[in-house]
Amino acid sequence: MSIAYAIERQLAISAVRRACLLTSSVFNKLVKNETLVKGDKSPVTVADYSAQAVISSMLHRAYPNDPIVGEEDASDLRAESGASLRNRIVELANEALTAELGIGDDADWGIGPGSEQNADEVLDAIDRGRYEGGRTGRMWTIDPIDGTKGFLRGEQYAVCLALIVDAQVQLGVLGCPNLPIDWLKPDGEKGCLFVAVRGQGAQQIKLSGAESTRLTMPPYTPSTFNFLESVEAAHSSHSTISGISAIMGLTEPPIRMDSQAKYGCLARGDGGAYVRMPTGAGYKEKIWDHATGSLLVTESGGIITDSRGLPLDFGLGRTLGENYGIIATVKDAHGKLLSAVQQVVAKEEEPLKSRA
Ligand SMILES: Nc1ncnc2c1ncn2[C@@H]1O[C@H](COP(=O)(O)OS(=O)(=O)O)[C@@H](OP(=O)(O)O)[C@H]1O
Ligand SMILES: [Mg+2]
Ligand SMILES: [Mg+2]
Ligand SMILES: [Mg+2]
Repeated sequence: MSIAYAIERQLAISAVRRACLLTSSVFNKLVKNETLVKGDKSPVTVADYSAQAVISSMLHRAYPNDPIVGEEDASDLRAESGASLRNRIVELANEALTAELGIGDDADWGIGPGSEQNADEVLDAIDRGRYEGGRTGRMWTIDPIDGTKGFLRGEQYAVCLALIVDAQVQLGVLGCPNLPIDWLKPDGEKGCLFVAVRGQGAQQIKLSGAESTRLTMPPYTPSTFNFLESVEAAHSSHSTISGISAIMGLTEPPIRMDSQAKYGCLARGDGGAYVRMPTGAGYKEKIWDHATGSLLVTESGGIITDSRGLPLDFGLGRTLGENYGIIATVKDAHGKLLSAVQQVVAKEEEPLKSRA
């Protein structure tokens, strides 16, 4: 009997690994004019674009009919003003696609020496990420660099890829080049891949090779329980998390970290919970920011819901729609955490209600 999604899993690991090598090497060479500011004021670098091109090209060669929901699109690069960025992105994507890695599971996906693409092919690969998403069928979602601000600071970021089938995440791979393999050895080897397949568990694999460990969240222990939270206070409310911590009687300070690396750290027990609470009305979470992480949570013994206790809905398009906030933790802590979150939210809403 064949194992479900075995080929997709191998392909996803291979694509994320190549994209990670690209992003790590770009970081060391990144120059100021290689970053753009998008319409929503967020940064995007040559590494984001070229990593999306690499992953999208590899997916397309293996599964030409699978649609892709990717964070980036190539419109700014097609303009005449984008020429120098475009050339750099084509060069970087080709370097990553043609590199010989020599790692066991990097099978032949039609890439390697001689598989260069021209500029149009690279831009088209980026633009294949424009799919609108939806409730039925297979689709991949790519966040080529999650935590671009963390990447630019030389801190945590993640290359994220997930396969969604009929609105359920079936496979997820997260590459975290700057994350220590062992949280307790911050100066030790860095570079982790986190991999989950629905019903098959979650693993951490070294970015440098094949060595893998199975991930299981530790049980809820109030004396050591801590939160993983965003670095950017504009992305997730820090004060809400300190309120939740007080209600639960916790004493450990939160760990602040950019990107879905938080989900990897949750799955392996470096932190007890990942809570993300909106800071302003109107922002809708994107599916590529949570698809891989949500499967890592459930496959390592956790539960993930929004702040009302509802499951995350990956079938509504490019965003999570009306899902409000993210609450992810080990099974035996989820009920307590959700109740604390709801108490804090009710308290935060009191002054607004009395003013109305
Ligand atoms: N206003 C607002 N609210 C919530 N989330 C937002 C907001 N603006 C952006 N984003 C998304 O945050 C993604 C980075 O999330 P992080 O958890 O890494 O945040 S943080 O940078 O650690 O603070 C970031 O992902 P990347 O763009 O891939 O870096 C965005 O998709
Ligand atoms: Mg971005
Ligand atoms: Mg992101
Ligand atoms: Mg991104």
